[in-house]
Amino acid sequence: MPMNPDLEKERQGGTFDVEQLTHILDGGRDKTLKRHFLEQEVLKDPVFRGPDTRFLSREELFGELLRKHVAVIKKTQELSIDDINEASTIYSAAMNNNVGPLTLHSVAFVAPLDLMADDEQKKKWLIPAKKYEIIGCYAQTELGHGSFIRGLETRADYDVNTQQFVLNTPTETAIKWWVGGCVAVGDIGPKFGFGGVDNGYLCLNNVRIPRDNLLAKTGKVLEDGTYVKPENPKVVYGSMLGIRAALPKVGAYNLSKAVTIAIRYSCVRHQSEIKPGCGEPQVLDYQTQQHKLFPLLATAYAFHTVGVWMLDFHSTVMNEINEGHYHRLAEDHVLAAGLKAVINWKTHEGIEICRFSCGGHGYSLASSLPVIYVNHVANSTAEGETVILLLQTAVYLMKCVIDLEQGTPLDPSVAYLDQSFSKSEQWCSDVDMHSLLKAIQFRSKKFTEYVSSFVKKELMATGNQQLAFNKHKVILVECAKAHTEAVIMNAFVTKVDEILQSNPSVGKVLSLLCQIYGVTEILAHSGDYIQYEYLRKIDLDNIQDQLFKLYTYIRPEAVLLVDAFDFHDEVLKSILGRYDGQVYENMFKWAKASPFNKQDQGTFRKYIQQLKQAKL
Ligand SMILES: CCCCC/C=C\C/C=C\C/C=C\C/C=C\C/C=C/C(=O)SCCNC(=O)CCNC(=O)[C@H](O)C(C)(C)COP(=O)(O)OP(=O)(O)OC[C@H]1O[C@@H](n2cnc3c(N)ncnc32)[C@H](O)[C@@H]1OP(=O)(O)O
Ligand SMILES: Cc1cc2nc3c(=O)[nH]c(=O)nc-3n(C[C@H](O)[C@H](O)[C@H](O)COP(=O)(O)OP(=O)(O)OC[C@H]3O[C@@H](n4cnc5c(N)ncnc54)[C@H](O)[C@@H]3O)c2cc1C
Repeated sequence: MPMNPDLEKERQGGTFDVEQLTHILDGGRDKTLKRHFLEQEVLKDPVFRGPDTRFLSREELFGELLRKHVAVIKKTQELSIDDINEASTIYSAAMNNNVGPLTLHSVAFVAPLDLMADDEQKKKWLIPAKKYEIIGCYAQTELGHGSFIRGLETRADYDVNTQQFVLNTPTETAIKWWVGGCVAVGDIGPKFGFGGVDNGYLCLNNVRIPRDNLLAKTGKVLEDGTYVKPENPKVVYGSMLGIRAALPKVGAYNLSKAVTIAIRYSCVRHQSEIKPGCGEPQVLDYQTQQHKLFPLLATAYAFHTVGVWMLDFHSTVMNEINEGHYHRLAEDHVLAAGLKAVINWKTHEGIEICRFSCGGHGYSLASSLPVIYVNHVANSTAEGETVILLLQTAVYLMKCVIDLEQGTPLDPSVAYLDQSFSKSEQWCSDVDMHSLLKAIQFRSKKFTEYVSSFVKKELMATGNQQLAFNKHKVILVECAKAHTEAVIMNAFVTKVDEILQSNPSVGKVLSLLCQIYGVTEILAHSGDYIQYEYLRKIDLDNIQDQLFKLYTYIRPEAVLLVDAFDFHDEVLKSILGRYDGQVYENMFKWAKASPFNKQDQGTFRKYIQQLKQAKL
C-alpha cells in the first residue's frame, strides 16, 4: 500500500538516524535484530493468525488468547528463549494489546518459586512450573483486603500430628479474590479490561497441604511447628517487589504505543483552517495538539529510560540478596514502589490524552487506544495501589530526614537531599536539562523537609507515628511523587548525557525531550517554586516560552521519534497508527468486516415492528 504523503514528507525531515535511536532503545543493534527476528517468527506463523480480538466477546476473547498464549509458550520453548525481554517480544507480538491468560503464572507464580523455594522445592515445583506442567497463580488478595496485607483473614493452621497446614477462608471477606489465572473455583465476573485474564475467586475449606508446601528458602516451619524466621522478614514481600520493578518499563511500553498512534494520526488528520482558503492543516500543527502530545512523547522516553534503569537496579539488588546482603532492599522497594505508582498513573492519564487527541476515531477500537487503556489502567491498582505504594516511599523519605539529622549516610538515589541548592540565576528561555534537574531535586528536598516538620510536630503531640502519618497522608503522597520525579529526571538526564557522547545527533534531540519533560514538571508545580523563592514569575514566563519554542524544534522530529519505538503494525494493531498512514481506507474496511454488519439484526425487525403495530 502506498505511503500516505503526509507521513512520507514527515520522514524526509529530522536530524537524527531513527535506526540508531531504535538500537539505543533496544540496548544495541544485536537486540534490535533479535527482536525483529522473534517478531517475524510470530507474525509469519499461521498459528498466531485468528479473529480480530476487538470483535470478540469476553468468553471468545479468553479462549482465543489462551490458544495464542499456549502457542507463544511453544514458540518460546521451540526457539529456546529464556531472556525475559525476548520472551516478552514473542508475547507482545501475539497478544494484540491484551494481557494473556497465563501471564500471572509467569510473573506471579514462577517468580516467587524462584525467589523463595529451597532447592528441594525448586526441583518439585519450579522446574515443572517453568515447563507449564503445573499452572499456578498468586492468591493473596481477598474480597475484604488487598492493600492491607496484615489484615488478610485466610488461615493456615499447622496440624503437628499430620505435619500439614489446614487452609481456611473463614469468612466471606476472606475469600481469595482477583486471583489472576485462578481456574479452581470461579471467575469474579466481567471487568473494565484484562479480559484475557480469568481473575478468580477461591474459597478454602479445610484444605490440607503438606508442611513442605511452605516455600522454605527464607522462613520455614519445623516438624514440631516451630517457625524459623527468614534472615530478613521483608524478603517475603519479594515477589511483589519483582513485578513492581518491571511495571515502570511496561508503562513506558504502553505509553510509547499510544503516543505512536496519536502522533502518526495527528500528521495524517487535516482539520479546520488556519488561514481561510489555504486548506486544512495537519492537526499536529496546532499548538494545542503539540501541547497534548509532545510532553507525552518526552514522558514515554523518560519512562523507558528509568524503566530500564529500575530493572537493572533491582536485578543487582536481588543478586546481592542471594549472597545474603540485604543493605539495598529498602531502597529497591521504595524506588520500585514510587516508580510503579507514578509511572503507571501518569501513563494511564497519558493514554487517555492520546485517545481524545484523535477525536472520534480515537474512541473506536480500530485505534486500539481503548484496548491499550483498559488493559494498562489496572496497573495503577494491581500489584500495589498507587497511594499505598507512594506512602511506602514517603515513610522512607521521612526516615531519610532523620538519617540526615543524625549524620547517617543516605542511599544514592536520595543523596541530593543532602545537597545545598543555590537560588537559581535569572532563567533565560533556554535553560538546560541539568538546571531543570537541579530545580526538580530542590523542590523534592524542600517538600520533604516541609512534610517532615508537620509529621514531627504531630509525633511530638501524639507520640504515635501511625497517627502522625495518617494526619498528613496527602502531603506525604505529594512528597513521594516529588521525589519520584527527581529520580525519573535524574535517570533521563544521565542517559541523555551518555548518548550525547556516543551519538551527538540522537543525544541532541533527546535533550530537547528531556527539557520538555523537565519544564512540564516544573510548570505543573510552579507555585512551589515561587513559594520556596527558587524561581520568580519572570523565570516561569521564560520557561513557558521555552516550552513552546521546544515544540517547534520537536515538530519536524516527532514522527521519526515515534518511528524509533519501532512497533510493527501487527504489534501496534491500530489503524490510526499504521506506519503507512493509510487510515481512512482501512477504517472503512475494518468497519465493514465487523460481525455486527454481518448478522441480520433480527432484534431490530422484531422490536421496531412492535412499535409500528402499537400505532403509538
Ligand atoms: C512471558 C513474559 C510475560 C510478560 C508480561 C508482560 C507484561 C504483563 C503486564 C502486566 C501484567 C502483570 C502484572 C500486573 C497485573 C496483575 C497482577 C497483579 C497481582 C497482584 O495484585 S498481587 C497482590 C498485590 N498486593 C499488594 O501489592 C498489596 C500491597 N500492600 C503491601 O504491600 C503491604 O500491605 C504494605 C502496604 C507494604 C504494608 O506492609 P506492612 O508489613 O503491613 O507494614 P509496613 O510497616 O508498611 O512494612 C513493613 C516493613 O516492610 C517493608 N516492606 C514493605 N513491603 C516491602 C517490599 N515489597 N519489599 C521490601 N520491603 C518491604 C517496609 O518498608 C517496612 O520496612 P521498615 O524498615 O519500615 O520496617
Ligand atoms: C486487574 C487486576 C489484577 C489483579 N490480580 C491479582 C492477583 O493475581 N493476585 C492477587 O492477590 N491480587 C490481584 N489483584 C488485586 C490487587 O492486588 C488489589 O486490588 C490491590 O492490591 C488493591 O487492594 P484493594 O483492591 O483491596 O483496594 P483497597 O486497598 O481497598 O483500596 C481502596 C481505596 O482505599 C485506599 N486505601 C487503602 N488503604 C489505605 C491506607 N492505608 N491509606 C490511605 N488510603 C488507603 C486506596 O488508596 C484506595 O483508594 C488484582 C487487581 C486487579 C485490578
